[in-house]
Parts: sequence; structure tokens; C-alpha cells
Amino acid sequence: MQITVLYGTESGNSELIADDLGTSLRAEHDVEVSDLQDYDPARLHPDTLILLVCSTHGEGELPNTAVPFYEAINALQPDLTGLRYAVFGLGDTFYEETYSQGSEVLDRRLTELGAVRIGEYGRHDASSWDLGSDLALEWVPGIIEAFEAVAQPIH
Ligand SMILES: Cc1cc2nc3c(=O)[nH]c(=O)nc-3n(C[C@H](O)[C@H](O)[C@H](O)COP(=O)(O)O)c2cc1C
Repeated sequence: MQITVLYGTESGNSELIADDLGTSLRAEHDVEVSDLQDYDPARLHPDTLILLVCSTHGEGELPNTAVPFYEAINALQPDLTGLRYAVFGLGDTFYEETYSQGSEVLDRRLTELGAVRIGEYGRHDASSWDLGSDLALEWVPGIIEAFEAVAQPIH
């Protein structure tokens, strides 16, 4: 399976999680890990599962490295029909009302452009004792299963 892990970050937590997901998934899959700011949205393709790992900054806003990608998809308005993606959002419940909303900005836009989010919406709360990578590695098998369930028609 082809998987692209895209991360949006300011202080590196999302990058660390994305790298750990990449390392784990490479045992069985063809995996690319990229910062959202280095990724050309024209490359989004239905054959490739997108795993989005994205934090929250400002007041429920996107982190810096996610902004160019967000602006590019707003400008290009690509038809993302058939694209499947999953989201692992980072945030901090200290921020209460804007908890984990950064990734939700991208999630909404991808859905509006025709892509479909699969599986559980993963979350990491920086105020918890959990390690983000541990939660993400527990979260990802369900995502792979959901992708395969749709990718392989029953005969
Ligand atoms: C200045 C600043 C603003 C933040 N604003 C929010 C917020 O509005 N909502 C939230 O859930 N988390 C917020 N966070 C918490 C970050 O999303 C969290 O620490 C995350 O793990 C950072 O991941 P990153 O290193 O990949 O950017 C904020 C953090 C900072 C430093």
C-alpha cells in the first residue's frame, strides 16, 4: 500500500510522530513522510492513503508549516474525489475551546474538496501524560484496516 504521512508543525511534535509512523509503516508499506510546506497538493492521488498529523497554534489555528498547503488547496481547488485520508490532531486541553482545532481546519477543507476521512479521528493532548507517538501507533492499524476495507472489493 502507498501511504503518505504529511505533518504540520511549529515546534516539532507532529514531525516526530509522523517520523515514528513512517518508521513503523515502512515494514509493510511504501511510505513517504513530508512536511506539508514541502508537499505539492497536485500530488494527492486516490491510490495513496494520506495520514495527516497536524498541531494547533494561535487560537485554534493551523501551525506555520501547514499554511502554504492550506493556501495552495484554497487557490487550486483540486477535485479530491476518491482521496481517502485520516487525521491525527495535536493540541492541548489547556486551550479548552480551541482544543485540537488546527487539524480540523484542514480536515474541513479536504472534505469540502471531495476527499473522505476514514477511521477514527486521532488526538493527542499535550496536557496528558500520553506520548503522542504511542497513541499514533495504536491509532494507525485501524486506519489501515479501514482503507483496505474500501480498497479491496469483496468478490
Ligand atoms: C503559542 C501556542 C498556541 C497554541 N494554541 C493551541 C490551541 O489553540 N489549541 C490547542 O489545542 N493547542 C494549542 N497549542 C498546543 C500545541 O498544539 C501542542 O503543544 C502541540 O503538541 C504542538 O505540536 P507541534 O510541535 O507539532 O506544533 C498551542 C501551543 C502554543 C505554543
